[in-house]
Amino acid sequence: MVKAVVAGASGGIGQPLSLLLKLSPLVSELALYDVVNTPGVAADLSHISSNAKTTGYLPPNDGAKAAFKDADIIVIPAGIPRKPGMSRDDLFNINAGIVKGLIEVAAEVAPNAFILVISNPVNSTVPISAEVLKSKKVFNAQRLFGVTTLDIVRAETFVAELAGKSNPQELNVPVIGGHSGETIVPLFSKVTPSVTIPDEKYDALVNRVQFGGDEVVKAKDGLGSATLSMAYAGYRFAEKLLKAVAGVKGLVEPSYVYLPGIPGGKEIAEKTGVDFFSVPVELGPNGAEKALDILGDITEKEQKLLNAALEGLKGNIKKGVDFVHTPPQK
Ligand SMILES: NC(=O)C1=CN([C@@H]2O[C@H](COP(=O)(O)OP(=O)(O)OC[C@H]3O[C@@H](n4cnc5c(N)ncnc54)[C@H](O)[C@@H]3O)[C@@H](O)[C@H]2O)C=CC1
Ligand SMILES: O=C([O-])CC(=O)C(=O)O
Repeated sequence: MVKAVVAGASGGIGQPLSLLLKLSPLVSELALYDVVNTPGVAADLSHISSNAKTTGYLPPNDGAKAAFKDADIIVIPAGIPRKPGMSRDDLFNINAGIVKGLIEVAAEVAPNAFILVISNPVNSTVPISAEVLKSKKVFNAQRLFGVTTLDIVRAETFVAELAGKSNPQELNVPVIGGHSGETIVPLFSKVTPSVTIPDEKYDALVNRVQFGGDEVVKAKDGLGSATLSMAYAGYRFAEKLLKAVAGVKGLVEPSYVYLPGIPGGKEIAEKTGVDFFSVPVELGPNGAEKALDILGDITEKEQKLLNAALEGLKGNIKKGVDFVHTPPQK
């Protein structure tokens, strides 16, 4: 019996993500929370003849608490998306407060839930989430995930295109670091089965993975950012986690996590100098069972990308942590 919650369920990501979760045999109860439209989205999905009992909640009458109560997994795509010309960090002023509020509710009524944060800027919203959970004394790093799966999905797609592979999903393309521009670090030297990226195509491929989000923002021309590919990516991560929790072994996916709280993570935090970082994570009944160090033997070019990523990440992390500890302006 798994209760899943989507917070931001009426949005561009929220609706298709809720559809995928409604179809999952792993989910028995699906609670949809948003500030608008959830009764309609829930009524619509509830007519699908799959297992999950689907309900919608709005803010009145403590709707968030009712939606989140005793959840096993809470997926958060709530908040505003980018328009052309904006960076993910430009979303901070609005989305930081939204995520903080939702995590406060989760801490109170579902302190053991796995929490998957999609809302941008992920580099900062995950530190915000950790700090809120710490302040409520219910933080378990093994249960908090920043969803960076879309970077992996894009990398698989673009590498397969370049290498002439017909099925991108047969490729494993590790992408580490954070989730914005230069903080995204694809490790093409570690692709399995291995591929050869011609030297003259390397920079453009890295750039496409790092700025794939901008490609979609530009194409949508003011109407938002990636939603359908993100719903797929969010579902892919959630499904892997739920399978691992149910006992399936050997499931690994990169995620942006609090390294010092995860077995194997402390060493990576010491090496990189950052506490929040995306690395391949072995999933299991407790969530993130192990952070895998794949930083050894990376190429010189990858080391340069990593150095640039770490610079950017430090500021993003500090901004998130400070946000939780700075008293609101009067
Ligand atoms: N992690 C990743 O790889 C990706 C993250 N994103 C991020 O996901 C977020 C959502 O994107 P979209 O779905 O396209 O935006 P959207 O605007 O279509 O949907 C967001 C939803 O959040 C709801 N919302 C706002 N405040 C809320 C609150 N306090 N509680 C509950 N719901 C609330 C809105 O009513 C809306 O339905 C954005 O911040 C975007 O940047 C988008 C793509 C990829
Ligand atoms: O680009 C954006 O703002 C949305 C996002 O995170 C992505 O598509 O990777």
